[in-house]
Amino acid sequence: MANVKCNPDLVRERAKCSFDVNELIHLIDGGENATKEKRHFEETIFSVKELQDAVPEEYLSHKDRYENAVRKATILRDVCREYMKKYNYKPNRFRVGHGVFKDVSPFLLHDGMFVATIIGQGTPEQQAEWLPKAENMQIIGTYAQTELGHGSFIRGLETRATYDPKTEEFILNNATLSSFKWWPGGLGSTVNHCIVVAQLFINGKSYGIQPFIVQIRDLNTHKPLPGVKVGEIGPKMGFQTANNGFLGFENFRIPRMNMLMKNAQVLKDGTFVKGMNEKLTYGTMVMVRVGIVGDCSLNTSLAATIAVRYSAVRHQSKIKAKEPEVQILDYVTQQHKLFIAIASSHVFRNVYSWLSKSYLNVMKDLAQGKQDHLPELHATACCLKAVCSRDAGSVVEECRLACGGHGYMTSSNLPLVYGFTIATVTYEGEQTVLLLQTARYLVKAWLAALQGKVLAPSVSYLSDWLKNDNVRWQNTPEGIVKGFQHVAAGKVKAAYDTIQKYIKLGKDYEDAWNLASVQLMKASEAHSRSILCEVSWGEVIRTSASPNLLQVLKQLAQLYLVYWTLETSGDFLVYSNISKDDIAILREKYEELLAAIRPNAVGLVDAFDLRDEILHSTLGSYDGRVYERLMEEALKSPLNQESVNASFHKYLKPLMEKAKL
Ligand SMILES: CC/C=C\C/C=C\C/C=C\C/C=C\C/C=C\CCCC(=O)SCCNC(=O)CCNC(=O)[C@H](O)C(C)(C)COP(=O)(O)OP(=O)(O)OC[C@H]1O[C@@H](n2cnc3c(N)ncnc32)[C@H](O)[C@@H]1OP(=O)(O)O
Ligand SMILES: Cc1cc2nc3c(=O)[nH]c(=O)nc-3n(C[C@H](O)[C@H](O)[C@H](O)COP(=O)(O)OP(=O)(O)OC[C@H]3O[C@@H](n4cnc5c(N)ncnc54)[C@H](O)[C@@H]3O)c2cc1C
Repeated sequence: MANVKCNPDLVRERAKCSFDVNELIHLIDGGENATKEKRHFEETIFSVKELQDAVPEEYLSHKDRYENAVRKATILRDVCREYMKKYNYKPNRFRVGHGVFKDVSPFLLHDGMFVATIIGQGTPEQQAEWLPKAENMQIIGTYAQTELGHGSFIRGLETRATYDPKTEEFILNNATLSSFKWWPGGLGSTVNHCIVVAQLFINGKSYGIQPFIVQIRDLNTHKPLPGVKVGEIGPKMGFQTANNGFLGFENFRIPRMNMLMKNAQVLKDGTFVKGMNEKLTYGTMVMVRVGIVGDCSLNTSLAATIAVRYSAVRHQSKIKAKEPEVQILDYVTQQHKLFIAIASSHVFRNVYSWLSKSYLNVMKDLAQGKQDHLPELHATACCLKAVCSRDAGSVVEECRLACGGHGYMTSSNLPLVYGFTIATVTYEGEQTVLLLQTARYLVKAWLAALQGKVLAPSVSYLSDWLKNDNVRWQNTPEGIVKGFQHVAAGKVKAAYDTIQKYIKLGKDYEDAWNLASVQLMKASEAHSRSILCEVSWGEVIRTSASPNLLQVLKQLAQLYLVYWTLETSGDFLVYSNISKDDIAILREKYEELLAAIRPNAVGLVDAFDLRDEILHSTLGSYDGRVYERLMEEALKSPLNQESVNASFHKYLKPLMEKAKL
């Protein structure tokens, strides 16, 4: 990239960077070799001619866009397969996917959840049967759980799988419209198999929801099998190429061994054998929630790169009347909008890495029959997924707004990035619903703390707070982290006390919970923020990096801490010993941090190492040819391929002529 002819502002910005950008790239990737491998892989993908679009996707019809996405998905699959064979390298398909599809792959759910569920929920025999076929795309699948009537409350799903011991089959039925599966990615017209989550019935008795692997289309003709009604759900805010679909069954029979039986089992005679923990059926969701925290980091870095580079190139208005127009990046308000995006991407990455380690540890434990840490993992993944996805959505939107009118152009790519980022707030567990899951755990932990029990590490601050809730405020990163824990503990206590108050007033527990649920949700958010702050600060101070880079990483981590303290200063004034003077000191510190980060802003987004093909943005490309690219892209509009459009003769001219009469 170094030889590309760049906009002079970007050249100046890069020259003043105080740290080695390559060092940060390697740190993010996990080593110099990992960067080399990643770049070689991406170079290979983006030099495949067939993966490049002749016409910008935006101008294609819904149908053509889908077909083009499937075409590219199959080519990408082949290229990746060859690449993996040749180099023994497992690529990050999600990252290049943004470049290839601009939106998302119609195989997203195949890779993200279908294969993962076979691994997580299938017995070794079932894995041996389906995994090789799924991994090499002999069969293509999705994860069909959500229905028209129920997405959050999965115990309420209506799709039925009734066991017939005579034929040793399950009979699938969707008797009501609300029971139709609705949303699964790839279901519309891509997949031939699904994981169907359905209510198991044996001899008229319900045994809760279970996962079934179901073939829905003929492998040769792709026609829906008899008894299957399947289709696409239509256009959405984003995710246009994900091919989300609907599905219903009428007396559709599948063999007994198509119930994934790693946890619970149905024997030939219809005996139901309970698993170690019925919630293990929800395992794929936990894995994907963890993965979404990592996605939030990537999505935020895409928006930050576009908006920061654009803000370095764009000049508008003056700070001093007699001086030239300034780069908009010099406005401190602009820095306030953008630097939190850079900082958040690093925080999400660090927290993702921490959370995925916990996930893998719990999976190891479960394999040995130990489930003690599962509730903590579920609670932590729920609140982090909820808060990171919502933060990422807000940050991306702020980056879009920070690009003014041009941020509204599709060619900036910010609208598309926003579309797939905010989808994460809803899918894989709606944010409020997940925060309330964590609140259940926090209330239990609070009760345990009151009883003097030892708490799990992520909530042990509740016991510390009970022992001493009057800790002196300290304007240091460690002091701020403690402060966040105080806020979280204070909010958990307040929510718990509110529940007790309503119970004393005669409410039953469930109504008391609902009445206190705004406080419970806020307590859960505060708990999440305290984890984000503690983990990310801890990761940064343990990082081994050169002094220059470490200084910048600390500035970003502190910016995150101070930003959120100021954003939630009301909570700090209520639940910690912070004073008004401390808040004034933090405001000053925040301004210092913005100024310190300013010279490194472009270097920091360069270090996300997002190729132009992945950014796919007129505003964010490495060379900063913003206005040239905006014009080049505009000229690709079909309306610019003719000097007079037919609508002139058909409508405009008659209108004007009518006006003359
Ligand atoms: C290392 C890993 C790294 C990487 C991952 C790689 C890749 C992933 C990246 C990208 C992903 C790819 C594709 C993404 C694109 C699109 C995907 C979109 C797919 C979907 O949206 S699928 C549908 C998702 N649906 C949901 O999430 C539904 C949300 N609802 C629920 O989960 C549940 O209904 C509920 C939890 C809200 C409530 O369930 P319930 O009614 O049965 O439970 P209760 O409220 O009564 O609680 C009972 C009890 O159980 C505990 N519990 C609940 N869930 C779990 C769980 N998952 N694990 C453990 N324990 C759980 C709960 O805490 C309660 O305990 P308590 O002790 O009684 O309090
Ligand atoms: C882009 C996209 C892709 C998706 N892909 C898939 C897929 O591949 N497979 C699949 O199975 N599903 C998929 N989904 C579905 C997704 O998982 C659900 O939409 C999601 O879990 C939310 O459920 P819901 O739509 O029923 O929302 P609802 O639960 O109806 O939420 C509506 C409102 O009700 C509130 N609410 C609901 N329950 C409670 C409660 N207990 N307490 C307080 N408030 C509550 C919510 O907070 C929210 O404000 C996808 C969704 C999207 C948007």
